[in-house]
Amino acid sequence: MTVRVNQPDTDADKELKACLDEKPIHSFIMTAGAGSGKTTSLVKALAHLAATKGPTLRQKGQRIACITYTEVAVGEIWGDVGNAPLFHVSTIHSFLWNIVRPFTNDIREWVRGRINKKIADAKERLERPKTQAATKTRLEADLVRYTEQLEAIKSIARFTYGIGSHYSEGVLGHDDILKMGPAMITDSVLMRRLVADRFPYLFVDESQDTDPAVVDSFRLIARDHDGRFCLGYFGDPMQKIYMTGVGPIEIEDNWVSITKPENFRCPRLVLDVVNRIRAEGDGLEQTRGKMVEADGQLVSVPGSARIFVLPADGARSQRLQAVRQWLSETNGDERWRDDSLDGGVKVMVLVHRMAAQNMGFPDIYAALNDNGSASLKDGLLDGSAWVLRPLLQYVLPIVRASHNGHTFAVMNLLRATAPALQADSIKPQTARQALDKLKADIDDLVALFERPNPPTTREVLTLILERDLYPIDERLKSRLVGLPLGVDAGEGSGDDAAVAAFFSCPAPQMWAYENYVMRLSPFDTHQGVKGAEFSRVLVVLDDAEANYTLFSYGKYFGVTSLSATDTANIAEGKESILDRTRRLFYVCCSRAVGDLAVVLFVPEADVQQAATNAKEFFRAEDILIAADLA
Ligand SMILES: Nc1ncnc2c1ncn2[C@@H]1O[C@H](COP(=O)(O)OP(=O)(O)OP(=O)(O)O)[C@@H](O)[C@H]1O
Repeated sequence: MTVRVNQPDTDADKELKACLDEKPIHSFIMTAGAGSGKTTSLVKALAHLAATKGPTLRQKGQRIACITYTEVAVGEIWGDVGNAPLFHVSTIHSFLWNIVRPFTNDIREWVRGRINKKIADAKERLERPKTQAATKTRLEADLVRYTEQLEAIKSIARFTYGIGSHYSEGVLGHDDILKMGPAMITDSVLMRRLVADRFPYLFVDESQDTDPAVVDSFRLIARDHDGRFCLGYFGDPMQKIYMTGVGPIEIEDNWVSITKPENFRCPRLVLDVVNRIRAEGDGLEQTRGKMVEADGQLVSVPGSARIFVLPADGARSQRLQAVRQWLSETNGDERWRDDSLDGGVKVMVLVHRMAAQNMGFPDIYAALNDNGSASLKDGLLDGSAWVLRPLLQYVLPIVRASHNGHTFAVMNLLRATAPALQADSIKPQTARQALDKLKADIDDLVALFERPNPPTTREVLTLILERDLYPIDERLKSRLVGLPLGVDAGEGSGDDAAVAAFFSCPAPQMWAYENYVMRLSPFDTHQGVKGAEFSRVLVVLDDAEANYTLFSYGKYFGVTSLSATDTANIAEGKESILDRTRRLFYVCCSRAVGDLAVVLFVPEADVQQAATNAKEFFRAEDILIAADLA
């Protein structure tokens, strides 16, 4: 076990331990603000259970499950708990798949239901008078394929979980698992018993971003197995950053509610800002702040927290440089000037479009964000969207490896994915030919990327589909084969408009997009910084490139008028643009372990007003305008 577990126990940690020691056991929710040590409490709870219940659990073949949001977070928790086999640490997808995978017939039934639903939807769209002729042709082709799928799934001996859905071959995709897992748990008493038997303790970190269907299904397990199953959520509704997340979790009568009042991460001045941002939300105010030991005493660290209100003009980059220069001189800290990737400053852009613009994938961003469903939008932010996966997981790695002459890596990728090289299709007598063909195909793929006029993503995907280089997801296949370009988004066509726009994007923009999702840039966005902390944080707020319907800093800082919809949402107590903007702002500002600098770009005419309104969050002496930087 590493450092997290060695942090001193807080009152909340003691309360949680007491809750875990109780017999019969109870479920609980730990809700607390940023930097309060929720993940630390989770890791300590795991260690406590290992010490107190480990031998009994092992004897019964039971394990403690811990679900967290990303593979990176999974790795961190594994690091903390020392990879002990008593724990099952995973993302929600692998947890759900792990549970349902042995139930082939139930999976088959679920898949059958899905296909039937698609058939019903396609028929309904075919009957609409406004459906275009080209879309009808595709829908008819889809119906034929769905019928074939219904036939094919009858003989699948074992379903697998793959990159994208391929029902005919028994492959379920990422999104299927997230729908099927909760559905099977909800529909089956047996499945609920199985989870409670195998994992009497089930903890979920970052619970605010968990899918509501998952939360509901886990609640049923807790109800059925009260007293012998402990469900534990660790989260903060104010840090919900995915549109699809549940936010606050409703507590049941017999669950224990635990909170942590402290913030251990942010220095005093940063904590003041963080508390003021939150004051307008749920009003939670955190105490303590970061402390260090000096002469055997714990002393508070002041840190710094400033806002620079600057004109949103053509000189934004130079203005940002000037801010860094000023901070470097005023704080006596050279590293504020270092803008290299591993430099000391974390630059957070709250608006992804700005990152997309700066990093070189504006069309891909606009295509999927402006037209896509909530899940496509979320998938764009972390690379999990089904339209992106073949390019990210196959095309880019293989083109890169081939271009660099890494034959071994190319072969490995082909072996893992090329349908022609899978065990059930390869025959010794034709293996050589199959390999030669694949080699020629990959050369063509590389040549496509090197063409002077860049290929579109559609051209690239069509090549891999036609040459059968990779098992293209059904949804993508259907659109590649039949989607007319420039589909009418108003047709109620799901993600058709987003995919059509994506198909006309230049494929080389995917290189820039890959850098973005792999965080190979000093720029980062709120999703990327979830759960993390940095010494110097520079938060850039810029509405000029923002998606106005979701976030607006102009509105948040009181210089842009609210729309009629905004006012209506606020009046009805619905989630408003101000709530979403506040949460993003909160997540970003609360990452600072040392210095926080916020740069707010607004139209020149609004600078004074925005600077005045910033007093709501920052001390007057910490609010600066362009003249202060000269
Ligand atoms: N009891 C403690 N005493 C001192 N420092 C602590 C304690 N608990 C946590 N910390 C430190 O506080 C910081 C935040 O902890 P952690 O990441 O667990 O918080 P969190 O609540 O999960 O944060 P967030 O919600 O912002 O992602 C870390 O640097 C951690 O080492």
